[in-house]
Amino acid sequence: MLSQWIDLTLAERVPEAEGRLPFGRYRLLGPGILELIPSERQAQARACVISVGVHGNETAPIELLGELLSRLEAGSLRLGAPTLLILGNPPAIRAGERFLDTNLNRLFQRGQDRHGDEPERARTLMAAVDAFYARHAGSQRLHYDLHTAIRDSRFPRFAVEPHAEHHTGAEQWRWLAAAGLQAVLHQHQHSWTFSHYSKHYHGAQAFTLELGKVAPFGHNDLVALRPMRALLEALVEGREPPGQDPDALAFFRVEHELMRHSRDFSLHFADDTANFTEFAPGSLLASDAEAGDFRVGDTPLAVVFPNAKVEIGARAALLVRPSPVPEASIQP
Ligand SMILES: O=C(O)CCC(=O)N[C@@H](CCC(=O)O)C(=O)O
Ligand SMILES: [Zn+2]
Repeated sequence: MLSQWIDLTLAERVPEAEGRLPFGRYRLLGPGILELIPSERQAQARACVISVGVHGNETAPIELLGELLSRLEAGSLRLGAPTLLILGNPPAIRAGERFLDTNLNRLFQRGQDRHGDEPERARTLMAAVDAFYARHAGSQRLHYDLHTAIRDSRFPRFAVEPHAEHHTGAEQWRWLAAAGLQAVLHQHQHSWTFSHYSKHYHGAQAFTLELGKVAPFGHNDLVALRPMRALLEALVEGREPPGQDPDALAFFRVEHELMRHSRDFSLHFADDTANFTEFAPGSLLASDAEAGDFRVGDTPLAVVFPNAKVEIGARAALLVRPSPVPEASIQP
């Protein structure tokens, strides 16, 4: 059943609640929430959360997870780490939409009491993550939330490092470089995304990973994601993933979050502007009936995730600057 879990969930059919695997077993914890339990846990194993489909139109990570599940079921992968697998927003995936009512990836905050399907789903997923990490107290925690971006990008595969009090382990940069990521974007403030939730509340090594551009099922380049698959495979097997010099990564830091404050909001550059496109000092980037104009200051800024059509009160773009390789990842 494991390899059919995604299809059955999306078809709104209830998969078997429990079953055996060649090297362990699985347990269904709710719609789109599955735990893998190894029969023999490896010494290096982390408690891993892998989530996909938090945005319903971002299909490459769902297909990537499907490949991983088939290999686990066939026994070509030896399950060695406790792993929680999450299909974030099944109704949105069925509809092929980013979200149905509101952006699920802004709702992962304890005490969030909004009404509606997506706020309810966020509460369910937060509770599932809390319970999983509690069951594996004492283990190192990890959460990779896999996405794809709406636009082209100067760096097609990049990590967003949520802001939190906890430091990112130097090994993460080496693993992400070997997994084919090209850039890392450090968040300067709390953002209430799913990866931020695991880092902020649980001290997990957690990232949002952007793995190319949004495309419908069947139109993704999974070959470009083979190195990423190798990283996920090492994690679920509980072995040390391959590493590479973090110099291969370009590091950026968010300088400013451009918010949409009013109905009358516009961005002054083309809709298809690629992520990490740089704008010179003085460039007019946005106009908002409430907040006024936003211009680049004395130093150039690059734009990431621009979207003038977000809900009022939501983030319309991140404005970023190159930053040095983090100290902790420099090898003596
Ligand atoms: O391409 C876009 O505009 C959005 C892609 C996407 O869904 N990105 C995530 C990033 C989450 C983070 O900031 O960690 C999102 O917007 O939720
Ligand atoms: Zn996304």
